[in-house]
Amino acid sequence: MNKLEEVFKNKKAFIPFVVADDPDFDTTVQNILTLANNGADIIELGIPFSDPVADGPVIQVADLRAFDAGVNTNVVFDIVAKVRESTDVPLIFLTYTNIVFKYGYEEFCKRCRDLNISGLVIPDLPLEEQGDLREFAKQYDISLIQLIAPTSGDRIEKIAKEAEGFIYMVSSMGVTGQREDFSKKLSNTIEEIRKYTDVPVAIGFGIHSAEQAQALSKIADGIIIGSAIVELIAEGKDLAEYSNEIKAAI
Ligand SMILES: O=P(O)(O)OC[C@@H](O)[C@@H](O)c1c[nH]c2ccccc12
Repeated sequence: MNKLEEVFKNKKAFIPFVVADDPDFDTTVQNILTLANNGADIIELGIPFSDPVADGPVIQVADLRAFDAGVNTNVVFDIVAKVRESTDVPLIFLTYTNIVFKYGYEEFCKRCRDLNISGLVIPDLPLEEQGDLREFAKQYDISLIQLIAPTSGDRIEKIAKEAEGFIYMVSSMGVTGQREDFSKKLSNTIEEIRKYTDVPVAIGFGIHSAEQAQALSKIADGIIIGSAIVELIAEGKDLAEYSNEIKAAI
């Protein structure tokens, strides 16, 4: 079984997101270790991009802080190398096509393999355009995480059948950031996905409270939280308490 899929065996996965190099190198390393030691099952690390079209204000500002700190893709790999001195927590990257393309698809996948990065989420690279990258992802054993949105409609079957690692169910339209309510139709979409694949489904976009995490964990295999964590980081707060609270709720 794929190593990311294994994480979901017999448990609901908590998947926190942080932006690499926000606000600096050492804090990012420390934050990842804190999350890993306090309930995170997979950590999603964002490689900042200048045009993060799927991101709301909280993550956009975090990207700017990282740019101020001098982030680039090699710095992010250095952060991961440092993290790997202390933990094997499953890690995935969230970034945009241009970052990976510029680095070189093969070189990027090779470095991911060497640092035990298990998967990539690339919101601006739809399934139909993943061909070239897919070849190298396969060669270096990296899962391309597919996103399914409320508008995926007819494409759900095709996406689900190609999925590996887990499926990222985008809870709602728009950009990342906290929301108060979630559509009742989400569970129908997840049921439809399950007709076509056994790959786990994790929900992200908008989740911040333990109550929301608990409710959504009943219809999915994992919960992804980004902006709420990035906000705690912006306020200089410790992540341990929040992370444990979410993990206990799901
Ligand atoms: O921030 P939120 O609303 O908790 O959403 C998760 C999210 O941050 C993370 O998975 C993410 C960050 N940037 C993205 C871009 C597209 C899809 C997902 C993401």
